[in-house]
Amino acid sequence: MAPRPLQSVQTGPLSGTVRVPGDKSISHRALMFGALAVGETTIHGLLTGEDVLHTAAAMRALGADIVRDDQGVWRVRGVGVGGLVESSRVLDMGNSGTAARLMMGLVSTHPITTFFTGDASLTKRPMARVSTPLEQMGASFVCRSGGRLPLAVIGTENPVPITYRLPVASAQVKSAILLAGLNTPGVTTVIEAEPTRDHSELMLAHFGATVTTERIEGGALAVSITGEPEITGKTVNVPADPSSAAFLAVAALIRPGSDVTLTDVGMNPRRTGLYDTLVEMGADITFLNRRDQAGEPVADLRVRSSALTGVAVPPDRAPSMIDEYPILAMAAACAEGTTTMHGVAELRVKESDRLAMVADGLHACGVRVEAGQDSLTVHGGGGPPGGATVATAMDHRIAMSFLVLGMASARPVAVDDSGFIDTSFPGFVDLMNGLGGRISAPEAR
Ligand SMILES: O=C(O)C1=C[C@@H](OP(=O)(O)O)[C@@H](O)[C@H](O)C1
Ligand SMILES: C=C(OP(=O)(O)O)C(=O)O
Repeated sequence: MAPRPLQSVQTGPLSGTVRVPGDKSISHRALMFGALAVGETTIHGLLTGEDVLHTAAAMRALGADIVRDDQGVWRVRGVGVGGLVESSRVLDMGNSGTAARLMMGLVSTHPITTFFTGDASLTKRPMARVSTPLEQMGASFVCRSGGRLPLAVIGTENPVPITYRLPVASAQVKSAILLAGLNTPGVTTVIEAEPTRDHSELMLAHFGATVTTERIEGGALAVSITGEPEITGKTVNVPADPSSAAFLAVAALIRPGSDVTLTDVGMNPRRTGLYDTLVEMGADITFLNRRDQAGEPVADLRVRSSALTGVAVPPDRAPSMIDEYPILAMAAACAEGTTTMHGVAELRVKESDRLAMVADGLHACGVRVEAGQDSLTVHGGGGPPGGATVATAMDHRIAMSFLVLGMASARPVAVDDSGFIDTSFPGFVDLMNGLGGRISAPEAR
């Protein structure tokens, strides 16, 4: 597809009340678990971003019946745990690491062979972190060099449960193993030194599986699933995605006079590290109407423009805000003083090398920045000069982050391609412009 450049120019105050689209992590899982349940699952507020649509297509190819009704409600008729059928097609997971890795887990303990591929970004990302534990459970893999896509998963008929200690903090790897454990007799356990997002655990329990989390020696968590349960179709209400809300929240903070309310935002504590960090920086965010929605906490966030000050973000916060470092870096560029982020090496293996892309883009916009192997330092003060076209490398979060920076920069900030925003946040530009943003095609000005 042809690249879609966009540019963002400095705006006045932002104001209004909006609901950003549904949570991406929860949407993937609702489709996958619905596809494995007996009976009908009804999903309200599913994210219709391209990443999630790839999961829907793949689950259909493996036997589930998935439709979207006229009201936008998704209905899934599942095959039952163990009931996936072999696909005659290669499953294309597009740009989505979550879709690829969780599905690799699912099919690995079914006696079927499944071929996976993805786009030019996904085929660069490491998959051995998933295939290594799944091999221990009995599956085999034929991968491209470096354990990358395209790859084939030869599922096992006789899976064995494992206890596996995660070498990297990753909810995708944890979930892939738990999903493999779903069709494995006995108890499969994942040990994580740092707590990562627990949407799989919460939703599997909601569907009727037995999932336990126990604190063990050294403070690590042991997450266990008892295999071969019968899970039954349920209703899932998907909260608004805190990772998408982050772009609007930071935009409101950095534009003087802004007052924006974001409704229904998921507030699972394993996802809210960015909001904790912004509050430490001096952000005026009020968490209103805190409530529970189908096992997930949600709140409405009122965000008012604030003078921000740089902070040191501790490394143990990284799993709870792993996708939010690019937008935090933009907030840091608009803050007074220096913000340091440590323990962020995982950013190098996302849709792009996010440490490099953020550092290069900020540098091009006249902001002082240093990227280390595992760290990022942004020097704020004086407001970002802007005036650059930033490369986005097929990465939705890099594109959205720099469009937000442009809203507060002295000169416009352009991005070379905004097309990948649709993977996670369809409607981003219209929502932002509806609040008072000025994002448009460069030639339109
Ligand atoms: O489990 C998930 O839904 C996700 C986990 C994270 O990836 P890692 O597990 O690779 O950290 C995150 O970056 C991704 O956007 C979604
Ligand atoms: C890293 C991300 O997603 P995924 O790993 O699913 O591609 C993201 O959305 O920022």
